[in-house]
Amino acid sequence: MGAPGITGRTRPTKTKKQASAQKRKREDVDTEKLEQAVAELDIKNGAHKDFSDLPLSEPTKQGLKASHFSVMTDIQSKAIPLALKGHDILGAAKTGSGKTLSFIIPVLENLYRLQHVGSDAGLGALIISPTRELAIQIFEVLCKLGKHGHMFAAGLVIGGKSLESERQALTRMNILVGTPGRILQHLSQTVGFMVDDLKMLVLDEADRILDMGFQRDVDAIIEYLPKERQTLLFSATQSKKVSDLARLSLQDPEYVSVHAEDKSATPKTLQQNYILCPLEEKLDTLWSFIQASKKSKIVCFFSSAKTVRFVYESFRHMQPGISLLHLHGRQKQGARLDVTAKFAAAKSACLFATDVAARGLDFPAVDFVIQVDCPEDVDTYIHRVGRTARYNREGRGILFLAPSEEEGMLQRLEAKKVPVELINVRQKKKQSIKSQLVHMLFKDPELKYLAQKAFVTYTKSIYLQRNKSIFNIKNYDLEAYAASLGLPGAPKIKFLKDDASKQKKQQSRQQLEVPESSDDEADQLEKKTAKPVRTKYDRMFERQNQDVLADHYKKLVKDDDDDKNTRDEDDFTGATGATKADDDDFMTVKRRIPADGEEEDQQEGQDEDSTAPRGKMIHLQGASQPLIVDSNRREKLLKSKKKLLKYMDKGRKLVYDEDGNAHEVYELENEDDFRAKGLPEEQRQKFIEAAREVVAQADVEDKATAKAKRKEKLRKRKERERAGHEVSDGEDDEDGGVQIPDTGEDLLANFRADAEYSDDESEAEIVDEDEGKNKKKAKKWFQSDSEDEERSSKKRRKGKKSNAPVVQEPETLEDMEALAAGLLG
Ligand SMILES: Nc1ncnc2c1ncn2[C@@H]1O[C@H](COP(=O)(O)OP(=O)(O)OP(=O)(O)O)[C@@H](O)[C@H]1O
Repeated sequence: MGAPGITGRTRPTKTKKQASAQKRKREDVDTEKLEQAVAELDIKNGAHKDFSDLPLSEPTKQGLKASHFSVMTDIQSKAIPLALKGHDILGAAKTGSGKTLSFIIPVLENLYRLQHVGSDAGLGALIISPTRELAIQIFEVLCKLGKHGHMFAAGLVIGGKSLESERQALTRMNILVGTPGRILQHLSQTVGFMVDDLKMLVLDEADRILDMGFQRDVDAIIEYLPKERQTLLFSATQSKKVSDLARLSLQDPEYVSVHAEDKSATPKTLQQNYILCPLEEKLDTLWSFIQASKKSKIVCFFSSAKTVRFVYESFRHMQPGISLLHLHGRQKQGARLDVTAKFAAAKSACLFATDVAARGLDFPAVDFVIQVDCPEDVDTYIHRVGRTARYNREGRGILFLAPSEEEGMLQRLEAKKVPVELINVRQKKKQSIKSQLVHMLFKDPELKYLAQKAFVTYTKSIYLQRNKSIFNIKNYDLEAYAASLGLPGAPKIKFLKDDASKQKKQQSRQQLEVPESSDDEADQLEKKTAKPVRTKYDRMFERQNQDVLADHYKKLVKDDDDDKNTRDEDDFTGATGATKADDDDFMTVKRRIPADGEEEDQQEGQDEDSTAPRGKMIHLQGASQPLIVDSNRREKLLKSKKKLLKYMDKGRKLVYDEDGNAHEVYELENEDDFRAKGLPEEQRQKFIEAAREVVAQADVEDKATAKAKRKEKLRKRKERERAGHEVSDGEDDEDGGVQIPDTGEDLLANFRADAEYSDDESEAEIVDEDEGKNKKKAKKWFQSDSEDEERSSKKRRKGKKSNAPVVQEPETLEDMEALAAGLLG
């Protein structure tokens, strides 16, 4: 099979039919025999168990042998014979059951028998996948199977690469794998990319590709394709919507649903559990789980890229002892590929991902799939959990459910035949990482910003969920959730209620429904809706609602306002244009009330209509002027003691003379008296002289005191020496603390011994940095009580050991005896 990248040529002079007739002639015997065998293939009895039972070409047989595929899976044994005979197929089978080969083998075989090969033949098969990663994976399987003698030119178009280089190769492709957006881009823009003779269209993860997020692109692609073609649709959660099938113009499709009669919609080898976990305990629970499973390969799913980034960055800082990776649609293509390859190769690792990794990805030997954020529907659950227990291997799925999500989600899972069982987290083995997060966020504003973003995005996604019986924003304790992320308070989110915003809500919901797939196609969409160029600094200042950078931003805006002497909303938001974007959002982050000490006037520009003074006037006790306040909260704030002090008269300092009369600290002398004393310059000189004498006198006294102190110290030292204490020859210890003897030894040796010793224990201890004390770390999740006891007795032994004298490594028998005696003593 040829690789993409061959430079393009003009369209062939001879017709495609002539070309294929020529090829057919060349391999006459082979293809005719195959055609006959396929025509005779019995599709009803389902007796084909091995690939060798099928009439396949020699190159395909070689490819299967090289990959050690011999026995077919259920979906393969049912779908491949039908597809070889040219039927349209709607294939549904559980995750990890081998659907990829079910369409790759027919693609290779059907094109082979037609001898649809060579640059003159044009595109023969188009395989569409919802994500780039899955497209790459399919392409790899295709190359692996096809490289043993097939002559097709195959290509991969997924975006993120130069359009031009793809263009040149495209015109010569026979098989193409890609994502909808990029395929459409080429169909509409690449001259010479011919699909008139397309024989096969394959949609992997068909339900996803056919749903709303890709609807427009897929419909447009279909417009370009010939109606006479074979269409294969595969997914683990197949939709049979008539409207979809009509869109794809399927002809008498065969429904191949191999696991429809099964009790469960998920693999038998998959153990599925859920835990009840309030929102605010998610991170503690996840951290504790990871700590207890450091040798495992884990995929953790979250609902947004922001949450993935925050959890990844914060957990990384805390050094969990297992390699962490993260994957989401906002990463650059190179990084995404890198992460996928690393995780595939890793024996143990923890991958934090959005649903971009939920479908089709075939990571080997994943032990756990943790759904930290509840999936929006059961199909998403099935695809996520399907990253483990693939092809008869074992695996475990754990779903985190907030108490309010439990009933609704369980009902839906049951209705779709997904058996999940409740398990409990052993509370005493759960660690709290809240104080560590607080500390990290305090030190690192970027991390704090990420936490805020994660909070806002999560809240937003819950609010926009369609299924209110599972996701109801009122049921979550958002303050506690913010605190669990290490935030000092929940960023305020304002839910707009007017009609206009409801429409926007509809739009943003649609975008949210395809959060990651749209990332895949985002490049295309972004290009379609040309936006003004925004710099890094524009983006930084857009963070105005997030505390971080907000002050600087507000100062800029305030200056602006001062200049114009106006403080209405338009001016405020218009300053960067960024807040306009916020307004366009369905939900906006409410600006926060300033903390004590912040400028009051910053608030003014933030009110919805502050062109006219609003609110009531209050007279604060001791304040020189009345103040205008527009909210009860601010009034309360102003009346607080601290504020009162700010507005109250500061008072005057007075001194009293011997007769008890009060005077100002600095009083001007009577002018006549002053003149009577002589000329001002003379008086000044006299004053300087007098001051100089006072200073000289004080100097003599200071020196005498210092000398006495030195003598006293010397005396004390000699006394100590006499008493037999070791005294250093060096400088005196000013604090009178313990002196370090200059013995020429490594002074840190003892401390090191301790440190090395405690290193053994380091896994069992975390440092509570706020309190500066070592606290015991919670035990592992699955640790039994006997293990606990063993551990504590070990500690006791070690505790005793630490009192033992530090002895140098024994070299002789005498040394050893001395050491033993010391230890016994
Ligand atoms: N006949 C076979 N013999 C041995 N291994 C197979 C066979 N068919 C597929 N596999 C292996 O099973 C694993 C899962 O296959 P595949 O990725 O095609 O599953 P899938 O059904 O497409 O899963 P998903 O629904 O998650 O996309 C792969 O590692 C693949 O190599």
